[in-house]
Amino acid sequence: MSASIMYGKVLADKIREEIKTDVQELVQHQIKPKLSVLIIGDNPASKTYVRMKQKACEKVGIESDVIKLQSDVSEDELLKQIELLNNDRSVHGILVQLPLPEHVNEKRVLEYIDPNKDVDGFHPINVGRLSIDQDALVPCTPLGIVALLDYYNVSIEGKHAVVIGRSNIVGKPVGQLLLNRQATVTYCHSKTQNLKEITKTADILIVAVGRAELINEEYVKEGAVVVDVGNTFLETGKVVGDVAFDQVKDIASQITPVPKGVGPMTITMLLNNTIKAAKYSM
Ligand SMILES: Nc1nc2c(c(=O)[nH]1)N[C@@H](CN(C=O)c1ccc(C(=O)N[C@@H](CCC(=O)O)C(=O)O)cc1)CN2
Repeated sequence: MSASIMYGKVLADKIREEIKTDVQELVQHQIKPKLSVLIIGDNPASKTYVRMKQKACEKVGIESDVIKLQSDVSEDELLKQIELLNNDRSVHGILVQLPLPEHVNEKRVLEYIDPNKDVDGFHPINVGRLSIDQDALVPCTPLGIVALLDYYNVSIEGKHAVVIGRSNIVGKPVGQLLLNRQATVTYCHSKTQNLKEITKTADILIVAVGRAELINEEYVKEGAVVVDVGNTFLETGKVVGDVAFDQVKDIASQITPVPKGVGPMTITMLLNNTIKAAKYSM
């Protein structure tokens, strides 16, 4: 039997409608939610994602501005820009599009953002709050994944969730969110031995490694729920995930596609986090 497909777009559209109402309510309280995005250099994928973020903001009525810096910008100049945004009361959300050029210390930059404006949820204070299940700004893709699982009635409590990938953007925080929801969580990564043996025990398999179609049906238990976070652009222009969709769909019970699976949820959760940050300013 073929898996049912968990489209992110459907839920994203629904949440974006709700966000429009949130924006109107904030405006009634004289707060016009605003997101500032810093982009450094010319990475084509980053430029695409930033454009998508701007467009999404516009559609729901969130104001946005994009600050473009040259790829050889100094770290100090970047920090100066962040400081201006930290001190600007009209700005509620700040994000620095990743990846950064190699000469810039990512940790130092992300730590410089005011934690209450950190709509990516990458600041150590937000990471710490998430780890002790306190209110926090939480990274967008993990939030989107859990919202998608809830929307498609995937029960999380007591389930074995295997996360392949340990990035600060997706792998680690999604595992933490699932743990907070009472799943038993196993992290796998490039040094994991017997990967297949572990993934084959997953009730929920989250794949976030950035390697095109790495995971095929041999890695998946019959009836598992599979979430594909990959987004690799092939030379043909096609975007593919980390999961070989056509092979895995016949063994999984539910699966996200790429595109239109997790991707649209990432930007939707960014809008949500911007609203949340704007409410912090009330
Ligand atoms: N500061 C951040 N940098 C990066 C993040 C992030 O959350 N914050 N995540 C990724 C890139 N990203 C957002 O920035 C992102 C990736 C993919 C998608 C998406 O919607 N993908 C589509 C396919 C792409 C397309 O059709 O053009 C999909 O899966 O349907 C949105 C956002 C790294 N950097």
